[in-house]
Amino acid sequence: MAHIVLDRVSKRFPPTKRGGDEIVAVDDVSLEIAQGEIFGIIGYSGAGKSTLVRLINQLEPLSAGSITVGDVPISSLRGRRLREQQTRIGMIFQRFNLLTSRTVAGNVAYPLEVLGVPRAQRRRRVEELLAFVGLADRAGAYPEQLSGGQQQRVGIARALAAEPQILLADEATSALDPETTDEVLDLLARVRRELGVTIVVITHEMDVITRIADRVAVMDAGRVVESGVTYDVFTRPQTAVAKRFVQTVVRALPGGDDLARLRELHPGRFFTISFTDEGASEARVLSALAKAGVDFNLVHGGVDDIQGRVYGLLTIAVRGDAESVAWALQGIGDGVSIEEQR
Ligand SMILES: Nc1ncnc2c1ncn2[C@@H]1O[C@H](COP(=O)(O)OP(=O)(O)OP(=O)(O)O)[C@@H](O)[C@H]1O
Repeated sequence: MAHIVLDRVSKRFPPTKRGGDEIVAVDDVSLEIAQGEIFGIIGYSGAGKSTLVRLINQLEPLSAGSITVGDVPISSLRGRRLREQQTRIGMIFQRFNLLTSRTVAGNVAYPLEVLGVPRAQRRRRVEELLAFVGLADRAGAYPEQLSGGQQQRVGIARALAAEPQILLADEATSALDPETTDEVLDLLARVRRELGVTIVVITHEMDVITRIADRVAVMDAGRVVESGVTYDVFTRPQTAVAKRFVQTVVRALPGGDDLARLRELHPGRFFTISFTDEGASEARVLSALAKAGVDFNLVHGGVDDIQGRVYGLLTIAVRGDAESVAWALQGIGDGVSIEEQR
């Protein structure tokens, strides 16, 4: 079931200098994000990701189109009704944005104070939230006394305070080291699993997407140029932009200098064999080649994990006459795609 629907959404900003051009930050974007899904948005700096997310919670008004959350046409609400709906959307940020003068508990309580939740109820809820994010023992600490990962967990507790149905995460792990990134991603996965919250993640970290996003949209110059199940987009990217992103996490084909260096080391013809988990396995590919009796070396690539599924991209150097090479490649069987690197 669709939870967030963007229908032909655009956002234009007035020119930043006199006589300049209007800035089209988001350009005619339509997207449907399902209930309880973790949806990733990727794109280069300036592609419009942050603006798109700020449109979902209406921190910015749209220039065109409409956005519906659940059955609420949020983009046509104003005033009190809009603010009410905005409390149903939590947000977390790269720099955590905690109030430094308030304790951990005070930060988490803040949105509840704004909503006028009575003190006793507030206290219970804060306790519950801090237990959920694993910080029950740090209620009285100040943000600066916490690690980055702990601060982001406070950010998540605060974002969840008003029991939102949606959580927007804008580069939420980009300021964290790999270990604390893991912690925060595990927590986000739990937020979805245990609370059923729909999560929209924007990030330039591709491994964040391959680990937690069910689906992903690729933005370029304000437009969504590609979207789909994360595994599909990462194993079969269609656009140049998506291909470049994918190469940062999925073992890229050897290019340029790398390829020349490999050729010096390994005589023979180079072939790249790619496969998904439905098609083949590394073991099957390598044992088929070995069985065919050709002389080959695995020179590049390997197997990657995307959303817990396997994707293989193996480049081999093969020596032998044309016929035996063709025979060996044929012997690998179905479910792989083979491309010669010339
Ligand atoms: N308030 C604003 N006024 C004018 N232009 C803006 C405003 N906010 C964003 N823009 C412009 O809109 C475009 C998209 O910006 P946005 O921040 O959404 O991109 P992004 O993909 O999130 O990039 P980053 O990863 O750097 O945050 C950029 O050209 C940016 O300069």
